[in-house]
Amino acid sequence: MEILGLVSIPSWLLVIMAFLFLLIMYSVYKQSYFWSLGIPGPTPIPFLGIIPSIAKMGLQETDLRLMQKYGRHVGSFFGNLPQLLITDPEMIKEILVRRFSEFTNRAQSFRNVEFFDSAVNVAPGEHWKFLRSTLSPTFSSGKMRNMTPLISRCLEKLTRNARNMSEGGKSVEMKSLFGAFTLDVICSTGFGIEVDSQSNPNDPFVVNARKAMSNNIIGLRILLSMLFPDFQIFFRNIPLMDQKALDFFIEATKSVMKERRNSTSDNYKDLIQLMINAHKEQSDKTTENEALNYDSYKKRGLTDREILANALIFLLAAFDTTASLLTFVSYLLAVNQDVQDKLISEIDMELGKKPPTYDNVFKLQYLDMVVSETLRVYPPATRFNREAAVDTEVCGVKIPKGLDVTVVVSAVHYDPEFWPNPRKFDPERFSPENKGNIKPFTFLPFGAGPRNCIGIRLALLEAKMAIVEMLQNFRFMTAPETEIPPKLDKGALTKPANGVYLKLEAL
Ligand code: HEM
Repeated sequence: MEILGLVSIPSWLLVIMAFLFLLIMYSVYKQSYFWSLGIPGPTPIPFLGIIPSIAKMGLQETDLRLMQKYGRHVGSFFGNLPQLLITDPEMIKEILVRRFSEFTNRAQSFRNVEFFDSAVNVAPGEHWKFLRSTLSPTFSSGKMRNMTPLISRCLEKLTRNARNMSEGGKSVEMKSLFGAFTLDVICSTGFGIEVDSQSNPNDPFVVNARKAMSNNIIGLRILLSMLFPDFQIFFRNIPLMDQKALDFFIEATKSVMKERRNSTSDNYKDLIQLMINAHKEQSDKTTENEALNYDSYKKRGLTDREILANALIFLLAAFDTTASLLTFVSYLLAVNQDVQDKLISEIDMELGKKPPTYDNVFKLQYLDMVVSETLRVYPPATRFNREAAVDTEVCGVKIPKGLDVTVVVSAVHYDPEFWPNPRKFDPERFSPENKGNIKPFTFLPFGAGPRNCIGIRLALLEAKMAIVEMLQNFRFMTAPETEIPPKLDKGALTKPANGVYLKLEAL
């Protein structure tokens, strides 16, 4: 084609230019979303939104700067995907608790219809209600107490590995040490499978768990979802994780389920057994297509697919989060020796060399203060979200149906109005005298409301048992390689980018 008889442009180039123009117009249109609602926020970069900033300084720092600049509710774009970021405790309370019926679901943007739709963290509405009420008793204090022997066995491997790794005064990378421990714990408490991830890194269970948690495929899926939020339907079938790893776990879980169903023993205390037991009587009579309302759900047990999906989600949700918590506890104790002294004294006084158990670790007050303050300074999950089910208004902010409302945990935990001198690690904030002054909905490591973390008890139990066991045997010390403060990974999970290297001084 010729323009004014001067330049000749090939038609294929014109088609590409027209296509690019349409893409840009699509992005500009998508990114005008908050402007029309009068919600403040940064001027988005077409197609990318805040991604360049995340790539440069990480998600946590980006969120902190946004909240500092624009206030406690900010309209931001993850690519073309609008997200309302909030840190206002009043708004958080409204959304997570008071108006829960309007915000029951998680944002559906990255939802995979295939397999994970049966997982409690993904399922919407009535299906979520059924799964949550069926699975919650699995995490009761009685069930956790019964799981303690399984965790104790993993503790033996933890101390043995710690001894081997620190032999000859070598520094130990704490994330791998604790990562192996939390993987052992969830394999054993979740699937009833005993592994020693540190000593046998080639165990197929360990190899596939690590593969499942690597996020290459998640990356592609997220990329497409954030660029073209209106066209989710076309890429819903891109798997959320490595298909081979997924198949491995499906087969492994199926064989555990088969073995358990044929067994007459009632000695199994792990999550998979508890799920098999849930409404055992009715589950066999239930079809996957049963009418989707809570009353009909209530009448049945968990289907095989639901057991599979949830076993897998427990593995994914439990492993890295708890390992990060333990890594940061060890780091903070190493750089705050006075706090470590006080904690060791408490353990000496209350337990001596008695092994940690469900009944004794939850009685250690100072341990609880140290764990809480670590979760404030380094919350493993920096963000979580809810989706608006209807057009609504919360604390004067208009929220259209379908909007992803994201609670920015790290920014709430670093707000100087709620936490004076927020970067200082100070367990005294959680002392019995000071605890009462903490403003509600400003401490959110496990979320809040009916859809908070289902695994809190298990996470705190295994973390507290591991800290006690370690401090009965070692003292955490900084090493020449210790990065102070540790550089953080740029993603949504707070973990050290370069690991945390410490010396373990045998006691
Ligand atoms: C230190 C460790 C952990 C942290 C910091 C953590 C944090 C969180 C957070 C922030 C949420 C979102 C809550 C909300 O939306 O209000 C969540 C949800 C969830 N967590 Fe955890 N978690 C941890 C350990 C675990 C463990 C050990 C399990 C299970 C074995 C688990 C299973 C889940 C599940 C299934 C959900 C989704 C609940 C639902 O949608 O109903 N988490 N977690």
